[in-house]
Amino acid sequence: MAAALQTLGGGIGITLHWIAFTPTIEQQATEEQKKKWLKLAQDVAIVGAYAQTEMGHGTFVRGLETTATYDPSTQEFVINSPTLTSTKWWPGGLGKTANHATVMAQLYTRGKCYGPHNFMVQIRSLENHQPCPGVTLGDIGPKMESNGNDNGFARFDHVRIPRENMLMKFARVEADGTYVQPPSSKLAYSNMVYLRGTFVMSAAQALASATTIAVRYSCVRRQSEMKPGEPEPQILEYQTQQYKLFPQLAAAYAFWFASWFMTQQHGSITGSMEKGDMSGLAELHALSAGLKSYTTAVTARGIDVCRMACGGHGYSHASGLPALFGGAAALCTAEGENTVMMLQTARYLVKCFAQSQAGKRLTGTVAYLSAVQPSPVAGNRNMSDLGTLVAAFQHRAARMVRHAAMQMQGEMQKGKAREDAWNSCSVLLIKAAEAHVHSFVVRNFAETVQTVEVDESVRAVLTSLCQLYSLYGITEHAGDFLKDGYLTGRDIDAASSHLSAMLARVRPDAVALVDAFDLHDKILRSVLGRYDGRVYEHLYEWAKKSPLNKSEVHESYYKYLQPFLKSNRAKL
Ligand SMILES: CC/C=C\C/C=C\C/C=C\C/C=C\C=C\C(=O)SCCNC(=O)CCNC(=O)[C@H](O)C(C)(C)COP(=O)(O)OP(=O)(O)OC[C@H]1O[C@@H](n2cnc3c(N)ncnc32)[C@H](O)[C@@H]1OP(=O)(O)O
Ligand SMILES: Cc1cc2nc3c(=O)[nH]c(=O)nc-3n(C[C@H](O)[C@H](O)[C@H](O)COP(=O)(O)OP(=O)(O)OC[C@H]3O[C@@H](n4cnc5c(N)ncnc54)[C@H](O)[C@@H]3O)c2cc1C
Repeated sequence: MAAALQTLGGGIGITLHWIAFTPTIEQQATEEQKKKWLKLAQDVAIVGAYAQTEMGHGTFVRGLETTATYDPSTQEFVINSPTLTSTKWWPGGLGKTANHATVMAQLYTRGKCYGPHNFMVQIRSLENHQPCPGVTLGDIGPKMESNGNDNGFARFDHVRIPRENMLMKFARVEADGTYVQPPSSKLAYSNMVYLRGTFVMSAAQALASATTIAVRYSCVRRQSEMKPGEPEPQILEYQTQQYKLFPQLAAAYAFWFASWFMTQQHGSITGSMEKGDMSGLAELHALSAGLKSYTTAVTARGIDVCRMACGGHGYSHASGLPALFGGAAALCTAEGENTVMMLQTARYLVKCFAQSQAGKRLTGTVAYLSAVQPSPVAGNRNMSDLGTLVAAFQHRAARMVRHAAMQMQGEMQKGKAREDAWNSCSVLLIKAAEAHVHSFVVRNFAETVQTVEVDESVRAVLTSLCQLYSLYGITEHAGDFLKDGYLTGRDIDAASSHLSAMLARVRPDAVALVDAFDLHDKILRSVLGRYDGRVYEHLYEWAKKSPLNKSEVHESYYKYLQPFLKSNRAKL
């Protein structure tokens, strides 16, 4: 059923029912409330949207304007959209599909505001799908991509819901209007942490799709002359084509492994939180925010590199690459705009750095911040050794975190307020956080290829891919590694040479590495990436199905071109 709805396309958006609405019930409803709604959601007996973002606020959740005011006389919450900008705007499925929504609203009881909380609101009749009384719904109009999804708007005109419709696993409002605090005010945000974690896998899968399409096509496409008189070579034989595609292929594997770690961490930390141990929440938030931001940004850029590497046919929707790019671009904005998310990671790093300065031993993904030597140890390094490469990335990140934090401390010592010092150092902070996440991805990639249960021939290929990913990162960000002399110019030259060698080493396995993603043609939806490689025949068939080809002479000729040509000829 869900698959059928999924393929319905135009106007039916059930993705958010699965990835946001249902998980919100799982994570924020009491056991009693789960009995009422969870099975209905899992069986798609109701269809839901996750309605948090408003026309005026998406990033700043504490600034949301929708209100949920408790009325003890009727034991109901009154949901209201007080302003135009409080209109819920963007939620997937909200426009035409969903008949329920979890609505994030400012909770008021006994005249006091307790901040954003989630409420279950029925928005359409289960009989005729008409909007419920007091609810105004609609689609927000065409977007860059994903136009099969009805991202919608919703307004609430004093809509009354039972007290029990507040999702009360963490915070509660008693019948008399007493507010009961949650263990942490940020638990209301827990589903966003979960969803950001899933975006890491979405990014990996998107980059895997794009590299599958581009690598396969680069084996079919022959172009130009590498040597006079010789047959046109596969374009994948050009080193520049390998330099475009193989770092993206390596990143797809790196992000795939990072998403494994993210999933494991989310499960372990939320398991501890179920037992009341909140100690891991800050690290989980910082890691999910940073990984979401980093992987989606690299993926969007990487998909466009793959698109360009396919020449003109890459620009055609037949390639599947423009749609992939549009989807990946959405991942950079949705579920926490990338800059804002990376700043959240930076906030955590600055805090950890201060703790390390005060003598605390750091653990988890920031442990390296206390272990890395501040003074660079220059020297001839073995730039093909994974341990050396991981250490270089950790040194770079530690140096940049220290630099940004010290810069901020300096600004405050000059008398700047903390918030002003933060803002004036935020570009440094973003770069430091990106370096931190990059070092995590490299370390996790290296640890995975060294421990994953595969036969040694596969481990050798994965190790080459990890070296390629790391060497590409060092050469692309050489200045960061040279700045304090930790790496020398000779090290960077060695890294470039090893990178060229890795491109040649990965070439024979490139098709096998993309086939290993096991992405069916029905998922790839790409003429260029077809498993059977019959690109040209299917490109022609695809073009013939273009709506413009329904008639030999298009109606626009008679309407516009013919009179225009006639009048021009008459003037000759
Ligand atoms: C190829 C792809 C194919 C297809 C894809 C195509 C289309 C689909 C694409 C996307 C659609 C799918 C889903 C989209 C869903 C959505 O977008 S849902 C809405 C998402 N919205 C957000 O994410 C909002 C982002 N904003 C926030 O999270 C917060 O406002 C904030 C920016 C974090 C700021 O919060 P706040 O002001 O309250 O906090 P701070 O003052 O900054 O920090 C205070 C302390 O709180 C800690 N904190 C913050 N958030 C969390 C959290 N979630 N968990 C735990 N702790 C948190 C923060 O670290 C501070 O701690 P301290 O330093 O110790 O004080
Ligand atoms: C395809 C798609 C699907 C979506 N689905 C849903 C959904 O199902 N449910 C839902 O509730 N929402 C959904 N959203 C909305 C999405 O969550 C928001 O658009 C997103 O959180 C960004 O918020 P914003 O639009 O307010 O951006 P803004 O924050 O207005 O971003 C504009 C600029 O301001 C900058 N900025 C903002 N705050 C800061 C800061 N503190 N420091 C530095 N710079 C800052 C940003 O970096 C950015 O450059 C969806 C959006 C898209 C594109």
